[in-house]
Amino acid sequence: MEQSRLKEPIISIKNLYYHYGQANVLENINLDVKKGDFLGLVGPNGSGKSTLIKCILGLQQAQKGEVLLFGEQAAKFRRWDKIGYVSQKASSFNTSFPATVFEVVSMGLFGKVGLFRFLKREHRIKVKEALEAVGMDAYSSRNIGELSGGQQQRVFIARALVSEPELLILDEPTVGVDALSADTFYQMLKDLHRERNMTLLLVTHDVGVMSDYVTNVACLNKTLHFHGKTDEFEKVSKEKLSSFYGHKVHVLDHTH
Ligand SMILES: Nc1ncnc2c1ncn2[C@@H]1O[C@H](COP(=O)(O)OP(=O)(O)OP(=O)(O)O)[C@@H](O)[C@H]1O
Repeated sequence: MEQSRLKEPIISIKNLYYHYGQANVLENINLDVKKGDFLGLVGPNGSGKSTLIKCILGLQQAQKGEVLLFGEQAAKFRRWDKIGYVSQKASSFNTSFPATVFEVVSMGLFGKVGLFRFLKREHRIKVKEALEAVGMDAYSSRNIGELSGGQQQRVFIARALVSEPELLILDEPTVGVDALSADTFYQMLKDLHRERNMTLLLVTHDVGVMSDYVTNVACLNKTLHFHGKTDEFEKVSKEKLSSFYGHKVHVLDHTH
């Protein structure tokens, strides 16, 4: 019994369909994310990535099919401490809010300890460790509004990390971040994945760059056009990729 639970996927999506009114957005999605996977979910604008994430997080109910989180139906799932979620920065947080980096990360512990001024020593240590993990420890007492977009995004990841989730979901975390910073950012995710054996689901437009970092790739455009290991993805021809995207795609090689 325990053995079979260990092998259970962290996310299991079966035969999922979603439509807004008459518009079919997701069709026949079948996808498993296993413990320790670092999955890159890619697709053009409007391909259904955010809708799929909302279905995974139980924020939207698919009309057909099912999503299991840690073996439980997403709609009934309550162990949110097991999941960290970082949405696109702009929509997730008002950065003019007068809070320090330390306080923002402490908010990730709210569910456990109430207001951050009552944090115990052990919780302060957790906040410090989360900030170290994203390379932002030195900015602890700075106001969140004073940081660059990329730095703020790191802080939001620390906020998601502080409760030590087993699964971290990131929805386009590098939007508005320059290419060089995005690269360092992906490297940081790769390190987190390796050092903490964390399961990661990264939604991104960066089809070329992300394949240097992830272990698995899922290409979505209403339905899944590809789902497999990164090395299999790299063998997919550029023509096939371009037809899926509806325009030419430049897949960068490792020398870039
Ligand atoms: N609340 C809504 N009501 C009606 N249609 C919607 C709604 N939200 C999204 N859509 C439509 O569903 C489709 C998929 O949207 P979704 O946001 O899931 O795509 P996406 O892949 O995340 O896009 P992007 O990369 O641009 O963020 C789009 O055609 C969009 O216009």
